[in-house]
Amino acid sequence: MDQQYTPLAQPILYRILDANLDRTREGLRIIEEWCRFGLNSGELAEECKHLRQEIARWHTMSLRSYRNTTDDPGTELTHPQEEQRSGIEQLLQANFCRVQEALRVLEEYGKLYHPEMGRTFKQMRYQVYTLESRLLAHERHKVLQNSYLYLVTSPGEKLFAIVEAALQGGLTLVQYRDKTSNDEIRLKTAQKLCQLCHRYDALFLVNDRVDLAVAVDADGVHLGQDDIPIQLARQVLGPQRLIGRSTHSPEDMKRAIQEGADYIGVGPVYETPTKAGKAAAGLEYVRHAVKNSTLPWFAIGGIDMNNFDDVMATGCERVAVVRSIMNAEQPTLVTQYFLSQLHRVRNLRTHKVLPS
Ligand SMILES: Cc1ncc(COP(=O)(O)OP(=O)(O)O)c(N)n1
Ligand SMILES: Cc1ncsc1CCOP(=O)(O)O
Ligand SMILES: [Mg+2]
Repeated sequence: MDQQYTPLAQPILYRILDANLDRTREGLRIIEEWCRFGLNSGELAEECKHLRQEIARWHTMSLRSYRNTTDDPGTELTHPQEEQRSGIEQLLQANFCRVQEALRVLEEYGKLYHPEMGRTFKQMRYQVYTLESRLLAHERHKVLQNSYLYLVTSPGEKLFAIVEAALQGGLTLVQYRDKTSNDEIRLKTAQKLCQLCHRYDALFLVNDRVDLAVAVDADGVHLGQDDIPIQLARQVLGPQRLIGRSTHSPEDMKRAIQEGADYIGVGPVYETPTKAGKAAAGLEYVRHAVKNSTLPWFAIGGIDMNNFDDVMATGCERVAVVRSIMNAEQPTLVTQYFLSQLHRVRNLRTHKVLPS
């Protein structure tokens, strides 16, 4: 590729290009490692590798020869945020940001170097945006797949403390449900809960409200049978966010699957004061879900430690609760108890000690 370039003696330009070619490759490598080892996604890892190889083609010896690390004041500059990351999400976000910025630099300065360079890096920047979306979606689905306990919150003074205690117990899926507060409070609460959940690498979804979910950059929304159609929510939320749908009957389930829900709620299993006046769908419907749901699903409604075994005896493997955790004196312990029981039953089924 070297011989096609105008041999401009422009050390400054060359150093800018060299530094940003390095930056993009390093950032992509960090993302690639997560795709490969964290997500087990050969496809996404391959895409990162392909991008790195394309960048390497431009990173010629003549550009590298202009590197002057000892005189580069930039090597000393580190933002405090770079020294501390709160979780994998933040680490990936920071590196995507770094890659996208560096690609933009390569696009603009590249135009002064070779006409093809500007075009190539512009295209690559869009490819990286798409990669980021796909990776985020993949990540969310993976956490969802591995979540067996779902906490649906209820308002209260101790809301944040309880949610944090449950997260400390290993909870990975939280839904903000608040039927009474005004929107100002809902927005502030959702923002705070979202940050809290993400600090623990847990998913955060909003009940009913697609607008709030977008406003706080939540991982998704939970919609009831009377809420907006999934297709419409999908248009607003995009393909990378999760959409859950409540179902109360085999027909609801069939429709939710056809409409593209990512998971479903199955219930109410028992009548519950949390949803007073709503008739129970019962264990029969849970058994139907065991046999027929092609999506991850959560039994919900009146589930507590006393009836947990009856629910699990149907073959169910995921549950969602409100009061069992929100009203618990020790939410961490209750969360750990549910999670360990859910894990134990899955293990027994895998080893055929219990029927699956
Ligand atoms: C996981 C889960 N399943 C079901 C519901 C109930 O949703 P919906 O029927 O819309 O009722 P409200 O929660 O809005 O009162 C849920 N929230 N989560
Ligand atoms: C939101 C919802 N949807 C069906 S039942 C239910 C409430 C479950 O609450 P609890 O776990 O306290 O019975
Ligand atoms: Mg609802």
